[in-house]
Amino acid sequence: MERLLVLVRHGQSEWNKQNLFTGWRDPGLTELGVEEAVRGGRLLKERGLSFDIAFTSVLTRAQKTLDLILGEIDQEGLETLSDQALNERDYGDLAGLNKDDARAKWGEEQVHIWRRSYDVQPPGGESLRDTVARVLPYYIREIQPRVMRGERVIVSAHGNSLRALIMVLDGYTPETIPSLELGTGIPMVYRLNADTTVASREILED
Ligand SMILES: O=C(O)[C@@H](CO)OP(=O)(O)O
Repeated sequence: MERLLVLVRHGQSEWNKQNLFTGWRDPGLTELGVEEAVRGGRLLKERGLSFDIAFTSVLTRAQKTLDLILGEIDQEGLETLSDQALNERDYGDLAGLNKDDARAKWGEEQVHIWRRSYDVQPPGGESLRDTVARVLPYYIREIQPRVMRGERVIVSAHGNSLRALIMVLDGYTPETIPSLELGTGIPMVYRLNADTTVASREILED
């Protein structure tokens, strides 16, 4: 039985382009972000991949990316479940600040710790550990059972909510997860074993 799970980070957003901490704020895609999503869809189409259900967050950039992908693979209107469990990590008081301004104010190292450490919370926001604590139960409850039943699943979400999920799927540790960076609009194709572990992972790039 095919146990297919495709993960994709949204295309470039207006705030990615402007180098702003985004978190739960809701900017749209840039022109490049639209192109990235379309390219991601084309790569899926070239592999002949199609889906039975889609999951996304409640944020526009992930939903729009999904719509563009579904358009490319001729699956507009596919059943889609949107849940804030898949939202980006909440950046708290940093949301809306420029990342270079933050480095000037708090120092390179502190900002890196806020952005990439496992368990340090940015002021008023979530650590990656907090993000894992909401993404993982949702995955186990809503997504994984469908994959196990043979439904082909695509998830369009965010840099850090997907890092949280991939940490668990691929066995990253608090020490190794800081080095994981996800490209925008690049589909990651997972196939799972019957015991829910990862059988294979392929990153689709031009
Ligand atoms: O601003 C954000 O919400 C995220 C994703 O773009 O940024 P970072 O890569 O710094 O975690």
